[in-house]
Order: sequence, then C-alpha cells, then structure tokens
Amino acid sequence: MSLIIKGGTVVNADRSFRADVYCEDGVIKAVGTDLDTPGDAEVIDAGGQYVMPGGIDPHTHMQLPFMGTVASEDFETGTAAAMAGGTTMIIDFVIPDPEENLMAAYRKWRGWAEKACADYAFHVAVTWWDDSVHADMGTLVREEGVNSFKHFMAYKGAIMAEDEVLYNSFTRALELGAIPTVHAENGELVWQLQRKLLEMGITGPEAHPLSRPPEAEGEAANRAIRLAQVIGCPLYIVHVSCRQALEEIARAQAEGSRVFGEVLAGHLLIDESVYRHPDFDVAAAHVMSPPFRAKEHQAALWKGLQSGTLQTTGTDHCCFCAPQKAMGKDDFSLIPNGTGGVEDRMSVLWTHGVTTGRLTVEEFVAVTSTNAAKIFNIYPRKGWVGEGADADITVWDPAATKTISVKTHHQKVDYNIFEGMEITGLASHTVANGKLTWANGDLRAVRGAGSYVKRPAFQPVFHALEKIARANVPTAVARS
Ligand SMILES: NC(=O)NCCC(=O)O
Ligand SMILES: [Zn+2]
Ligand SMILES: [Zn+2]
Repeated sequence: MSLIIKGGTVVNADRSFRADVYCEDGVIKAVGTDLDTPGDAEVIDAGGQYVMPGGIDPHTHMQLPFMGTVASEDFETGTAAAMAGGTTMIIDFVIPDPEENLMAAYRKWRGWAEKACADYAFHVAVTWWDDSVHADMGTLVREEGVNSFKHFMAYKGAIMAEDEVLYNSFTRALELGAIPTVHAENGELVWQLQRKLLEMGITGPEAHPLSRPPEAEGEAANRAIRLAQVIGCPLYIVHVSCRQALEEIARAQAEGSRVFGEVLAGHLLIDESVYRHPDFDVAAAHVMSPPFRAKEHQAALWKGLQSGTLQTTGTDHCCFCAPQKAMGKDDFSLIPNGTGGVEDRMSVLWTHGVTTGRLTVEEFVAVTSTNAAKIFNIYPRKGWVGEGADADITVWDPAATKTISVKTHHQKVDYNIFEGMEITGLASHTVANGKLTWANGDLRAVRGAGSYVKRPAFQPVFHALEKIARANVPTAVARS
C-alpha cells in the first residue's frame, strides 16, 4: 500500500521546502525532490499546494455522556468529519463520574473509540481522590500510554475537582511524568451566580455568560498555576477564553513556569452577542463553557497565539442538537454545554490567521499540529512531515474557498457555530496512516481504521523541572 504526493511545498513547523513525499505501510518513507513513482503507488498532485502534518485536535468529546444526555457526534462520525477538514488525530477525554473507578471508565471509552476512523488518544479526568485513583494513574501512565490528566475546576455537584484533588493529582502526575491539565473556571462562583440569575428571573441563554465571567476563569487559572508552581509540575490550561486567564499564563511563563495554553477556534472568532439572539435554539446552540466573550478577548487571544503564550488550538468538539439543548428551555444552567468545530478548525485558523498575516504558514502548522505533538510527547511520530513519521498528512489548497454551513458539513450536529463564514484555505486531500481518506470532497473514512496512540511519559520539560527540584530540595536546620 503506497502513495506519493508530488510537486507540493512541504511545510513543517520549522521550515518549508519543495519536495515529494512517499508513503508506504502507513509511514513516510521518503521526502525529497523528484522522487521515483513506484508503479502501484497512488499519486496525489500537490502542485500549488502545501503538504503539511495532519492536524491534531487536542480537545474533543465524542459521544460524551454529559448533563443528562450524550453528545450526538460519536468517534466514527467525529473523526470522519475531522479528516474532511485536514485533522488526522484527536485527543479525547475519559471522564469518570466521582467515585467511578478510573480503569473501568478508561476501558469503557476505549471500547467506544474502537470505531474511530482516525488515530486518537485520551486525557483521563481525575474527578475524585482515593488510593485507587493514585494507583490507577500509575497503571494508566505505565501500561496504557496516558500522559495527561484533566481536572475540571467547574461543574460543581458533578465532576468538579476541589483543591485537595488538584493537589493530590498534580503531585502524583509529576511523579509519573504526566501533564496535569485544567478547565479553569471557579466552579463555586459559577454555581452562586447561576442561582442568583435564576432568582432574578433571567432564565435564558443570555444568563450563561453572566454566570461565567472572565474573572472566574482568571482566578481558577491563577490558582491552578500557583499550585503547579509550588508542586513543581508543568500545567496545560485548556480552552483559554479571556484576557484574564491569558495574563496569568503570560505572567507565569515570565516567572519561568512551564505553563501551556490552548485556545479554541470558536473563542478566537465568536463573541458573546450570540447569547442574546432572540431565537432560543440559536442562543442555546452556542452554550459552551467557558462562554464566548466580548470582542476585546478575541483580540487578546490572537495576540496570545502570535506571541507563543498560547501554543495549541483545539475545538472542544462536543455536539448537542436542538432537542438536547431544549432541556434547558426554562433554566439556562440545564442546557448541555458544548459546541462543534472539529471539521472547521484548520480552515477557520487559516482564513483568520494566515490570510490576515497573523500567522506564518509554519506557525499555522505549529499551532494546529506540531505543538500538540510535542507537548503530549508524540513528536516526531506525529506533527511532522519527515522520514519515519506516521503518514498523517494534509494537502492544503490555500486558494480553495467555501462557505461553512450546517447543510454541507460532515459533523453530526444540527448547527454550525461558524455558519455563513467564508473560508479561504481548505484541505484538498487528507492522508491518515498512509491511506487517502479525503480527496477533493470525497470522504473515504473507514470505520475502525484509527488506532489508539500511546503517549510516553516524561516529555522533555520534566527533565528540566527535575533538575530545578533537585536544586531546591527543602532541608531541615540541625539544632542542638
Ligand atoms: N466545554 C463545554 O462546554 N463542554 C464540554 C466539557 C468541557 O470541556 O468543559
Ligand atoms: Zn472544559
Ligand atoms: Zn472540553
């Protein structure tokens, strides 16, 4: 099974150059000029196009059971839609209920994901604490290739992790060489504001952003960062949506901390006015947490991405259809939180990032693929077009255009938050594990063709942090 991509410009995060790319048995075997074409090889003409590492979306929730329902997009449909947009790998989340055994939850999610068309991995959420969680974190890292643990600082009464859980889990993660990640929002504050707004009679989706102000996110980001600094572990903050959280990350980085930040395509482009839409279904379709913010935050997030304060882009793809959103018709706090975007992330980023001059093409590759691969320690197997890497490639046509619409998207959800957006820059072809899965509008994704990707522990920053810890071991004072 071989395939050759001819005549394009290879773009990696460090440089671009003209080359052909030859793939065999799921691996890139050669990158060079004027490569021979074996007789049986499938040929892709990439003339005038870029040949880039397939996108990695580090934040999705396929078929997530959440807020009394289950996300409409499953691992098969979601990874197929991803490949229509040039994304060849997702990192999803195992989210055990409080008291639920971590390994049992992990096995359940692994079973659901077997039908994935593209490669996938899992962050595992720590929502509670006891000795079994401590032990299972060890098993997950050492035997199952999990190298990141998620903590929800919001969703009080459900999956929220209190500070005690954060402390124990961050400490254990450091010992294992796994990165703690957080959804940073002060869950107590959100809870209190939700009650207050409902008492005031503000029951519609317009109350959603009011109950989750940027200050609640900034406070939680700072708390997680300070805990990580004292414990001495790295930290990855998911879906940074506002200036307040961004500033906490920038300050921590300036203090020498290993804090990574992720931003969602939606938070870069959509503002909070959507929650005041007169049609409940439209306003509710945008209910996600943290919410879309005032415009000043989008400008700040773009600068965070440009400056390197934020390193990755995700979608938090978590789809609920209108009848599901209607569960919160009379109480906004019951609207299932989540929006889609896994198919659109790369073209939206290209249109508003590269064509506007905010990002170079190499930076585009970094923030859509390579940085996630590096942070989660699967680089250069993923996130790189080079000999020996997995043949996960997107052939990118910078001149192609379309208008995003729910009528034409491949995502299994009845709304598109980017509806009507005119896009320039699209995946013309997507290659996953050496197989052509998307070719000029023809989706050829195969159920179950994706594999679980094990991620080794101790990505490079752990070795640096270990040296700092060794130099700062607390000592007792010997007194007579
Ligand atoms: N983001 C969201 O609203 N739903 C999915 C769960 C989460 O990431 O917080
Ligand atoms: Zn979240
Ligand atoms: Zn999420």
